[in-house]
Amino acid sequence: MNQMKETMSVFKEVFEMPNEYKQNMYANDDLKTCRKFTSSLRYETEKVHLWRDSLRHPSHPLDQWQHLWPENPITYRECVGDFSVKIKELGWRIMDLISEGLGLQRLSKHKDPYLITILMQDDVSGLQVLKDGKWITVEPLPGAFVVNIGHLLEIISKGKLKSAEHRAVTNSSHTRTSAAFFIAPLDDCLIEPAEDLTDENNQPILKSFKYKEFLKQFFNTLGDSYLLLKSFEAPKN
Ligand SMILES: O=C(O)CCC(=O)C(=O)O
Ligand SMILES: [Fe+2]
Repeated sequence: MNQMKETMSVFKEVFEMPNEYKQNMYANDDLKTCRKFTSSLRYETEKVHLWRDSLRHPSHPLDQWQHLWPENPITYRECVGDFSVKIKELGWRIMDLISEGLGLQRLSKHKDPYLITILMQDDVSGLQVLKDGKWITVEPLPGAFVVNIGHLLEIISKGKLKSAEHRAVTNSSHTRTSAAFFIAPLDDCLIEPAEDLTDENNQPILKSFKYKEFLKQFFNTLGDSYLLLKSFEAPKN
């Protein structure tokens, strides 16, 4: 609240500076990044003039622009700089909420379409697995990999090995980096449920398919496991 008031008064002050100073510092020149103008950016050609003065400048990254901002009032650069960092964070928080509201995540629910995945995460959490209808965060452990059973291994093992549905979510304050290493068959490799295993896990009966067909369907069905398996069901006799 205080910071809002403080910044607002700095903005007011900048327009109260003597005219000569304003004219010199921020001539309304297309090449200047920091511009002070009356009405719109096209005063000469506009049909109607707007009753306003504006000051416009880029803000981020600060070290690229801040030195081009107004020198006066003396507190302008620091005050507006601090404030613009907060506003940027607020902007991203709002974006996160909008994205959540629209049902968008950073990486939506899926099973990896491979054999296994070896995942390396930094220390920012974001990976979640679906267990009994609930999303559970897989907290990063220093020096540890997450090993995910892929969809192919679930198919081959007739469901003895379960491929966890997972997703990765964002947060508003820390950048997260992960590196996923996928262990996958060759494109033309033939995949089928292992004959030696029993059908005890209620898996759909699948025909053999080439790995590359599976991968293509995975992307066509946008990771929807049900639709994906549907296209590889064995014809019913
Ligand atoms: O970023 C992560 O932790 C998950 C990445 C992932 O699931 C994937 O690339 O398949
Ligand atoms: Fe994944």
